[in-house]
Amino acid sequence: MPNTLELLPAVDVRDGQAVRLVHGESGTETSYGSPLQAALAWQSAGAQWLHLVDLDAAFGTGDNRALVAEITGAMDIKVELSGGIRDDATLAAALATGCTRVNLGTAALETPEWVAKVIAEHGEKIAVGLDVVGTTLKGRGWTSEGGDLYETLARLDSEGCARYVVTDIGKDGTLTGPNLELLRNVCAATDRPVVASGGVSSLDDLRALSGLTAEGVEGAIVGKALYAKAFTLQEALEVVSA
Ligand SMILES: O=C(O)c1ccccc1NCC(=O)[C@H](O)[C@H](O)COP(=O)(O)O
Repeated sequence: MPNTLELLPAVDVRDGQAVRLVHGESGTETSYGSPLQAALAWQSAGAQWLHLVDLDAAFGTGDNRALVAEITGAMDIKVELSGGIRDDATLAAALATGCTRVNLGTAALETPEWVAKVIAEHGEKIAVGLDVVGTTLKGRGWTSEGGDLYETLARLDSEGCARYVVTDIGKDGTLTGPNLELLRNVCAATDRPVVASGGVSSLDDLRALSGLTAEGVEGAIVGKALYAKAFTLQEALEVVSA
């Protein structure tokens, strides 16, 4: 596992626009313009990864698949695709973009047999998003209940899941810092790498997450802090490589 924290700037797409939500709630959007321009800006600033979310597909309010494919195709960097990937057709469309990996959420809770099958077929190309309130998982754009975090983690581990993207929904889009305790607990419960998501607000938060790489935190998704200009991506990259 690398010692340097990977940074994944986020581009969340709703109705063709780059947006940020608060607690992942539909209707709380702040718009930041063209998602392609945002993705290109993170790439130019030195990002090695892009975390690209189709929020309409996640919420079931349509999709931005053509735009997501266009953005992914325009990137020279690694892309993690998330949002609404729940069956063979949506997985095939996501993988056909040339993305590095996909992040499955709801499907891991509602169609576990299908997820076990695609983990076996695609290995490292599949991550599972564990989106929680307390230790209760949420699916369908974070609106439906999906069982216990640690039971699901044990099941996915036994099925060979390669990595997890862990989000404390209460922190997401709030600029209140990541839930370090949750991340430590998840790392203690699995030997798979963990990507931390939600709440990063400062360079000190990134220093704190860097301090968890030995425990298993491989990367951090950063959204609102970059759009709100709490720090630049270059500053963030310097901090994690120090
Ligand atoms: O990733 C999803 O599928 C998703 C579904 C529904 C609502 C939100 C979703 N993702 C949001 C993100 O991945 C955020 O970009 C990320 O947690 C960054 O959060 P923050 O740094 O707090 O803005």
